[in-house]
Amino acid sequence: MLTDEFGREVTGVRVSLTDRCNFDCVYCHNEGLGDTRGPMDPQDDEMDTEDVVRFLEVVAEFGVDAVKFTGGEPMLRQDLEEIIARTPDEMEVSMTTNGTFLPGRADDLVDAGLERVNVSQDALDPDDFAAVTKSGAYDKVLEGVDAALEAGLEPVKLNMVVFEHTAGYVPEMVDHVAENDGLQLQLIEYMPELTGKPEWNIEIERVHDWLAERAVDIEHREMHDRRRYWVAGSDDEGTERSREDPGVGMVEIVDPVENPTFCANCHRVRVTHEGYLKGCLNRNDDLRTMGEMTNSEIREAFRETVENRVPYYGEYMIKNADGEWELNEKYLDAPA
Ligand SMILES: Nc1nc2c(ncn2[C@@H]2O[C@H](COP(=O)(O)OP(=O)(O)OP(=O)(O)O)[C@@H](O)[C@H]2O)c(=O)[nH]1
Ligand SMILES: C[S@@+](CC[C@H](N)C(=O)[O-])C[C@H]1O[C@@H](n2cnc3c(N)ncnc32)[C@H](O)[C@@H]1O
Ligand code: SF4
Ligand code: SF4
Repeated sequence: MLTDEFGREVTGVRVSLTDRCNFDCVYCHNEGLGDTRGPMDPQDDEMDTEDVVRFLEVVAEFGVDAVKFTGGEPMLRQDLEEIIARTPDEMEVSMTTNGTFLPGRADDLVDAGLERVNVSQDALDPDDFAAVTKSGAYDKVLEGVDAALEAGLEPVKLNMVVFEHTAGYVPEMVDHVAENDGLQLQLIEYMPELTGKPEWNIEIERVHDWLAERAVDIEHREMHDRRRYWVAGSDDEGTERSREDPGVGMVEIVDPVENPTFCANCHRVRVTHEGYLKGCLNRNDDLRTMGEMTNSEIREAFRETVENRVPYYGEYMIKNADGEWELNEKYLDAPA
């Protein structure tokens, strides 16, 4: 296992398979790469099947035991089933998707070895959904969630970005996962770093407080020190419940913004669709090429990426005397 200078072991990789997408979500950070708009056909700049598989085989040598496929929309890749089937057996395989292509493909993905799926769903009303995603595919997303459940991918995590447009929908989404077996909710704090629009931020602590008040159980996850709440639906509020009871749903909060604890517990290296390693989601100045992607080039680049990884909040960005975050000057001229 490789460990960075800050004692963070790298146990997982997040592989962006494409930056193409059939949605145009107003908040999209595209895993740190900017715009997803553009042609939907396969692009030459994407890592091919062999590159992705070779990369996974090499990092498995370093003890990496989990891969998350993401994008853009990873299901636009027609070789996704093959990539998953050829992923080293010792790796847990998960995917984050907008869900629209799961109907008709979920079974094949599971047969290939997919173990978990997160489906992005920001609202429970087609018009609200369309306003955020710029897509009318709401019904397809619901069908996608059902297809994933039927294919045995339970629990399916629904990803919801909490920001100005969606904050009001949180209570109904919490009820939705409490009332429907097999679903969990992941509330993701809106990250303004890569999208601009800081005015869309909401105070995520208020969501924590609201959930803590209603929760029948609370847990801290090792990964990123994330908090998980088990919450009863509003119809059952006030009745004695435990986390295993029907009518109780799990809600996890992902709150990376200005959160040094989150970064101190970050164990994942990212790979862009073009095959660049990336030590931190929030940075684009630390991209590292893997050259022609031979085994030795991948090995070397992966080692260097881990050696140079830096927690974003609390180290790369530090607070100045006025309490504002600013770039730590020791990284001003640092090599990537
Ligand atoms: N800044 C930052 N944001 C993250 C990180 N991990 C997840 N996020 C945010 O959470 C979003 C959803 O994460 P997912 O791709 O669904 O996966 P996950 O929740 O991290 O992982 P699992 O719980 O293993 O499914 C990401 O696209 C980011 O917006 C991280 O390491 N750093
Ligand atoms: C970039 S998308 C890629 C995978 C897939 N297209 C999807 O939407 O699930 C991965 C996740 O990032 C989340 N996300 C995108 N932009 C974000 C932002 N600015 N802040 C927080 N989360 C964001 C999305 O909601 C989604 O759950
Ligand atoms: S579906 Fe995912 S990749 Fe596509 S625009 Fe929305 S968040 Fe971005
Ligand atoms: S260092 Fe922090 S901001 Fe960067 S990827 Fe890890 S958790 Fe996210």
